Amino acid sequence: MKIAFLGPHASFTQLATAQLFPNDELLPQSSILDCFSAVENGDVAKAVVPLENSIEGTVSMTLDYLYKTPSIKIEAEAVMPIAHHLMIHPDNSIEDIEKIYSHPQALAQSFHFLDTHYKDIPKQDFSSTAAAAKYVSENKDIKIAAVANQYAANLYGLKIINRNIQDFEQNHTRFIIISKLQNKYENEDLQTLGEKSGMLITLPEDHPGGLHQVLSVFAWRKMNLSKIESRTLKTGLGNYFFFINVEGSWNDILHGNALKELESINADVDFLGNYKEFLLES
Ligand SMILES: O=C(O)C(=O)C[C@]1(C(=O)O)C=C[C@@H](O)C=C1
Repeated sequence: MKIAFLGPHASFTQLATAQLFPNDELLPQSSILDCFSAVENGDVAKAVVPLENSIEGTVSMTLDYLYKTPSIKIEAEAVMPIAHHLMIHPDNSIEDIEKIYSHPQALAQSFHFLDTHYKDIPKQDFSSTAAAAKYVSENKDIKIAAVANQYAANLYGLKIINRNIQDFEQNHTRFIIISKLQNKYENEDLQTLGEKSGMLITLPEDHPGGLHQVLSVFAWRKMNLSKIESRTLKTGLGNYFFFINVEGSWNDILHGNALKELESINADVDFLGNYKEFLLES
């Protein structure tokens, strides 16, 4: 089976994908959009993309494409510990650094470290941590550093000058497996953390208590929400959709008529799946 992931090789997403799909063909993509397109066009069966980080929050691009591509659903979530290192070309030295490159999530997760130790050095966004590391390895004449992981340092032959630069010891990223198959991914070799249902909810118009009505559908049924995120619909200020995770299975929701009640308040519900959350190694 072909599985797309946000690449290139040695991105955090690849480390997650390799644990989820040890026996499949992994195809690196250069953006989250390309991962969604590969699934949408049927070029691959599934893709793995980041959804959320414990320091920096939601990866908004992933939420936006989940919203824009209703045929794509979630098969599983997987949580992985994240450690960032600052690395340079082995022929350069620490004093030479003129720019630091990385994925915006990685730069944000290490913001205080970089601001304290490399305050005047400009930081520049890259499509992934591994793409930044690869670029550093291919351009020894420009004095640049990358924030990336240990595997990227090994693969691209870079020298680590600062280790574990993330601003909080607890740093985890949650990845999702996306596909059009409406499957539930299973893996007995990985530790399961729980089961949840995911949905995108849009309210018909902005009115007082609209979100309260949605939340009360779950509250009075004693269904626990593990995540709620609002994201702009891009149709004007103040217009949002909501990504909601409810603990438990979709059957609980159907059985308790929660869906019917959501429909009765004219909420538009796009069900993303009923799936398990797995724990990965770093
Ligand atoms: O840049 C990478 O290596 C990625 O896989 C992307 C990504 C993200 O978007 O959150 C994944 C994990 C880390 O949080 C940092 C970056």
